[in-house]
Amino acid sequence: MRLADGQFWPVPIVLAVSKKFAGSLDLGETLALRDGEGVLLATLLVEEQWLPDKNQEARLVYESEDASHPGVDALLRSGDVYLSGRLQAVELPTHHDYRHYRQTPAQLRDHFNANGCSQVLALQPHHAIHKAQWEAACHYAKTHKAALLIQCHVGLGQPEDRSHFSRIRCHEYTLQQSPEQTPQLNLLNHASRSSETRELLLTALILRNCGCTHFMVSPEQGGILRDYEADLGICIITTPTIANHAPLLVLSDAELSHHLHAGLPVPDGFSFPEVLAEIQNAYPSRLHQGFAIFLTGLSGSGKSTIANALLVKLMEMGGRTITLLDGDVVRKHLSSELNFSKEHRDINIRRIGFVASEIVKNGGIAICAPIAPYTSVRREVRSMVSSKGGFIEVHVSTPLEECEKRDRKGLYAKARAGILKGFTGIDDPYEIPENPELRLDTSNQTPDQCIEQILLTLAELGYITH
Ligand SMILES: Nc1ncnc2c1ncn2[C@@H]1O[C@H](COP(=O)(O)OS(=O)(=O)O)[C@@H](OP(=O)(O)O)[C@H]1O
Ligand SMILES: Nc1ncnc2c1ncn2[C@@H]1O[C@H](COP(=O)(O)OP(=O)(O)O)[C@@H](O)[C@H]1O
Repeated sequence: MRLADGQFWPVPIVLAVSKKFAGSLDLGETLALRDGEGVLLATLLVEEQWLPDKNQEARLVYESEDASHPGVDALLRSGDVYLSGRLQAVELPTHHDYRHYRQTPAQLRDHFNANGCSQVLALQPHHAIHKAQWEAACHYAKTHKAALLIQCHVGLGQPEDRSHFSRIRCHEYTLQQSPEQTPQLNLLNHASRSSETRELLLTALILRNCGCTHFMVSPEQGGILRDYEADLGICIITTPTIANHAPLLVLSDAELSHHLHAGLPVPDGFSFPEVLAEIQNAYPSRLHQGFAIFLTGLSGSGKSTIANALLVKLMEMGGRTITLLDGDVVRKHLSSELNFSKEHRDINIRRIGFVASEIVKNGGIAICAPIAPYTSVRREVRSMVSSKGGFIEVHVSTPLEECEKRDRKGLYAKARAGILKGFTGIDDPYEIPENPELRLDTSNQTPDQCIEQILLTLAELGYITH
């Protein structure tokens, strides 16, 4: 792609909005772009509306004079609409972390100019930098009298997207290995918008804008970038592949950590010890990760009994903090305004999922024991928690007849008598979990036997030793 003036430009920078919002907007209107706290960062004069097509290309649908295009309505119904136009910056986003590493491109250019650096070699690592790559960069910088810049892409600064902290610490350790080079470390907030190739091309342009003259990439990336070297205006250098390091060089930090936790050998001299320790710390083995036990089943199936007995057992084992999110207790303290409609049950389960994911994120154990009758919201909770640690779904599959026979709270009798409406299993659905980690029918086993099976499952998955 090229801009109207012929300049090479690989990725359209657009603002995605809902079709409803786009429909309420006239071209020529100005939008305020604010951060999460409402601070005005920039304004956007909306000059065009775009719809992305399946090939991730943006397709111009209409401009002001062509707003009555016959296909527009149908296309607008198909999903997000992209807006583009003149952007007026008001102020830079506020960051509380690593402020000294957050230089703008102009500040970096000034820095390199002031220090008489006519050549600047950039690295833009997705993961920690290990010895081979670092030595290659330092060697190049030394022989060509070039300055070094490590540009670190970080996410959009959402609370849950803070994975960069450990990466930055790794880079800091790496930098300490070559004090004579005084390399520059810089953070760039950047949201991936497009395919890897286009992102790589955009990265090269950003680096050029930061004053870099050379960009060191892997041989595969070099293959892509070389075709565009003239357009990019930056020289592409590839990291030499060192034979005995090659298989490990392609491991992500998380993969490398699993490799180390599994006791697999890392070749001597592959990395710096502090970097390896940091990676292991950032990606703990399952034995040190948090997890949630999510018990789901009919009223009276045995969820609370199992949850309470499991809580005590895990307390005896020690090691992690444990929180019990029992259905009844959550309803009392967290969801007291909710009823038992599908909508409210889903809200209730989402709240439990959110609290559980926070506990798991911080390395704790959350034991959840709601009925959770609907598959889709259980799936949501699974994905919410799994991104932070373990999620073990236990279907307490005690048959309805048994639960009804127990009827500890007299609710089944009330439901059968029509006094209590919308009771799960009687006149409200329970969707049976399709792939739980464990199913427990409590009609013919004791709570202790159930706990034993849960502990065995946890041990098999690697979350505890049992
Ligand atoms: N209509 C209806 N349906 C099901 N259950 C009902 C209903 N009304 C009240 N109760 C009591 O509420 C407890 C279930 O609450 P949950 O928060 O676990 O339900 S849900 O997951 O939001 O569906 C459930 O507790 P448990 O018996 O411990 O499961 C019941 O005691
Ligand atoms: N193996 C078992 N696990 C759990 N509860 C059992 C088991 N066997 C019998 N029960 C009895 O079943 C009832 C389950 O009630 P409860 O734990 O409150 O269920 P829920 O929380 O699913 O409504 C209790 O009276 C409990 O003593």
